[in-house]
Amino acid sequence: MSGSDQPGSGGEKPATDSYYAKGSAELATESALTLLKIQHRLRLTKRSDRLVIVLVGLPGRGKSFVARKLQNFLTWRGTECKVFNVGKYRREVAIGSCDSNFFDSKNEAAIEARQKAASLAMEDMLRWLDNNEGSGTATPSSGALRKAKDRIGIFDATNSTKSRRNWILEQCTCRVKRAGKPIGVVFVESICDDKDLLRANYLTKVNNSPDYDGMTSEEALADIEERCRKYEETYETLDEDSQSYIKIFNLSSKILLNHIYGRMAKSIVPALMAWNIGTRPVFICRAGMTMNDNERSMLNLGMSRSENLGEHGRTFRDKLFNFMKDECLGFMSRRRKAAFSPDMNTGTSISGTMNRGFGSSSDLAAFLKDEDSDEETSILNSEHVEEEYIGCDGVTPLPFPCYIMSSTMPRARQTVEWEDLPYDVHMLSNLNPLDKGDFTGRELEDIGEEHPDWYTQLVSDPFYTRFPGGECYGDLTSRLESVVVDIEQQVGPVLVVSHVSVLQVMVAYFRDTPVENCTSIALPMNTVLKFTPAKGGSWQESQHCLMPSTHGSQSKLCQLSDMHPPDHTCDTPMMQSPNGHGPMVKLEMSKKFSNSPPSALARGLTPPPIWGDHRVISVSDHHAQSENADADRGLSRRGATEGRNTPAMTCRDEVTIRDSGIVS
Ligand SMILES: Nc1ncnc2c1ncn2[C@@H]1O[C@H](COP(=O)(O)OP(=O)(O)OP(=O)(O)O)[C@@H](O)[C@H]1O
Ligand SMILES: O=P(O)(O)OC[C@H]1O[C@](O)(CO)[C@@H](O)[C@@H]1O
Repeated sequence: MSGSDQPGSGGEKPATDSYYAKGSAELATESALTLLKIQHRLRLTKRSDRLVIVLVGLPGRGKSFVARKLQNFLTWRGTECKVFNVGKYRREVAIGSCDSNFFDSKNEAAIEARQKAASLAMEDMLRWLDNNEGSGTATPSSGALRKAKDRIGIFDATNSTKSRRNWILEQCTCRVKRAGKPIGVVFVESICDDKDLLRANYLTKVNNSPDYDGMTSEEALADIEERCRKYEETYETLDEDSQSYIKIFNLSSKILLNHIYGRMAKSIVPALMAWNIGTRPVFICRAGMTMNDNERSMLNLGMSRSENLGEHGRTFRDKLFNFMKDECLGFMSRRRKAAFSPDMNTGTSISGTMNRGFGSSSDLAAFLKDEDSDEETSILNSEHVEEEYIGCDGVTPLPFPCYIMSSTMPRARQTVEWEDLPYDVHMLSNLNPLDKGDFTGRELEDIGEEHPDWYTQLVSDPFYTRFPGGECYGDLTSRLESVVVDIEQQVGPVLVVSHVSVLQVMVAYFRDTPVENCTSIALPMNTVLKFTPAKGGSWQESQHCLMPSTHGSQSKLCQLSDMHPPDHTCDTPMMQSPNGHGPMVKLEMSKKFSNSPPSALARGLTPPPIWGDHRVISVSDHHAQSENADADRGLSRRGATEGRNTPAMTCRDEVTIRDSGIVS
């Protein structure tokens, strides 16, 4: 190309016909103006591994809900995150009652107490942010993959005036006091003006907050409404152009971002947009068993990733269909009844909420698949309502509504291939099994013999040890982030079919347990885990065993963090959980491994590994016993309350693992 042919060289004018397809081909230039803009953005994205998220909003606007969801999400993603709730400090410093008078802007003594509470919370938060103790550090043994973690403090109070927010900025970013300890500050304001929603929120608060202990519901409601009026007198919304803020209006119907460029700040936006306060079940299960699972286990063969479902797997697929149908139709029916019957506390129903920011009655009727919403009584009275959900071909009726996600592995996809029903299955490689790189298809015990050093590292740090040329568990959180956000966003039932390693990481999210410990989470085959949202933002869990395992030992339900299951349910060696709870379960080693020359195992690296999709290792009686014992201790069995007090699970049995109530 000659000089004069170069775009922008002043020669012949470049062809303009492709301008709208490709844009200008002229090389980008920087003027003083663009430099200024870039520099400004640079200032806003200053590298800092410390961030403070400051909640802003009147009482009952979901600030603590958002704080908890953020903490769960950010901790799961590998950040250290802690909520500092000023209300908790206020209850400690306030002398006497904290009724609505305490929040009067003319009450000097109370103002002082409120500021003291905020200062104490701020001091604790800064101390925690500055302290590196407990934060992960680079260790040679973990192949330097484990790096120091980012820390995020969440400052949960109304923070309802500009002067309060300027004080927070001063405390966190003062050049003198905070020299060498940079912190980014992002404000997140929740705005809600829907009267019915607010009344429901206040009721939740009244029933759960210690502020209203000893008051009747009527007294408490009147008090919280009066508290809000007092706050409203001085409330100032976020509008300072120089600050970084996110404003959420009426449950994310609108989101406004200002100066959200920082690496951590911008990463919370999709999650903030996804969270909703509705309910819907999320089901997760492992792909059904493949053709050769039994034969392979006998012949000691590895597994190919592209195997199809075997007979046992197809039976599971059919049982899964029936289970999902019952669950999803039951859920839709309960939802419809709840929507049409007036709420006992707020007096609202679909008819009451129409045309007030929630869309029209026809929108809601369509959402609930009931075009004749006038016939509320017939719907309320009928046990079974014939539904019509249309498949992705646009014509075929589906028996139940469900948002289905599967990995791209044939066995996962086939687990939800139900008699040619055109369910729109979202196949995502994000849900594919942990990539074991050079070790794909090989048994851990063989690898342990051939690569004892790598194996030793895996045993000591199963979460961060990367398979050569492949992934480690830590990598899975990155590729699962968008999946988790997608699930959070759904307003109807969700089913995820994937594989043990991926589901272990996902379950850690729903359980809000340390993701680094997820490698010891048990995921029995042929079992569906169901997660349902609790009002406070956490998830309630139950497990549903749809059929027995073929491997002699029945899949038992067990407490994830503590147990190593008898079935092939984990992807890495089992180890004592770092927080110390739960016994290290001993497994009998396979013959081949126990005859091997001194290796990782002989050097004390017990117990021997179980590898998710690979050969089954037999389990000692000791293990089976301790598993039962712990299952009895750790689980609240619905069966037991119904008089079935047997520790062994039957198929299609149900166990509630955790009932997380409202935290406020
Ligand atoms: N974005 C939102 N907008 C409105 N309400 C929400 C939102 N998110 C959650 N909620 C609901 O708000 C209710 C009250 O939540 P929460 O206790 O978190 O409020 P709060 O703002 O922290 O109140 P307070 O300031 O009195 O402590 C909950 O029942 C929750 O379901
Ligand atoms: O000090 P501020 O900003 O008013 O916020 C603290 C208050 O926020 C609340 O969470 C809102 O009611 C109170 O429990 C707490 O005392």
